[in-house]
Amino acid sequence: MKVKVCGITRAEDIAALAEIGADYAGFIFYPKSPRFAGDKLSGRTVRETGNGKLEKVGVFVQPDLPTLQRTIADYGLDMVQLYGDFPGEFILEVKKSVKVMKAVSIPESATELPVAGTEAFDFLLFDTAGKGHGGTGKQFDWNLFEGYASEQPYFLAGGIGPGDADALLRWREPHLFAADVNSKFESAPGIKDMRLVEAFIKQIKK
Ligand SMILES: O=C(O)c1ccccc1NCC(=O)[C@H](O)[C@H](O)COP(=O)(O)O
Repeated sequence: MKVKVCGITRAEDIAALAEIGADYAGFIFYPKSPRFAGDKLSGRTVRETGNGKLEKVGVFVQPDLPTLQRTIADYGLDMVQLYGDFPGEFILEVKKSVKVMKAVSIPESATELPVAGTEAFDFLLFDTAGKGHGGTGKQFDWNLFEGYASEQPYFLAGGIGPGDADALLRWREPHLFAADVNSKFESAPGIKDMRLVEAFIKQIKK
């Protein structure tokens, strides 16, 4: 299983993630997030850090196409994670340069996973719904994956913590592609505790 560590705001954390075997580093380009990377990391720093060992994912909330394309080029992104609603032409245009992942926000009251109409995306990312879109630190009901009704691989996000590695290793649904971790591995928003991240990656990949 792959591991994505989201909400990176420091160059040293990008370098550390590459060394400890993370697969994806996530950078939040949503100015209202306490993990907003746009004013903390330059495009050049993100492009040139990580030894080519990491895929870099930009996280956006309802971006416009020119801003998205400019950020992809400036930061050398490999994939974008999109929150919001997007017409088919928008997705096709973005897919010309990077992989596109749709964030699907799951409210507490959900009785099923809303996967209809998401076929154009390369990946889905299931995350817990909340006021700030992501980084809630809360898990949604994982039982909703029983009878998963899509062929698309997915990232699982939302409140995954250091103690959840065993549950993920026991996960039986075959489309689970990656675990996405964030706030449960921080000492403060945007500041990752790399000892916790390293221990988690070792467990997941043992
Ligand atoms: O983390 C944020 O602040 C954030 C804000 C707006 C949109 C997305 C955001 N995070 C995206 C992620 O991929 C997180 O890893 C995911 O939401 C899980 O976070 P957590 O529940 O803290 O593990």
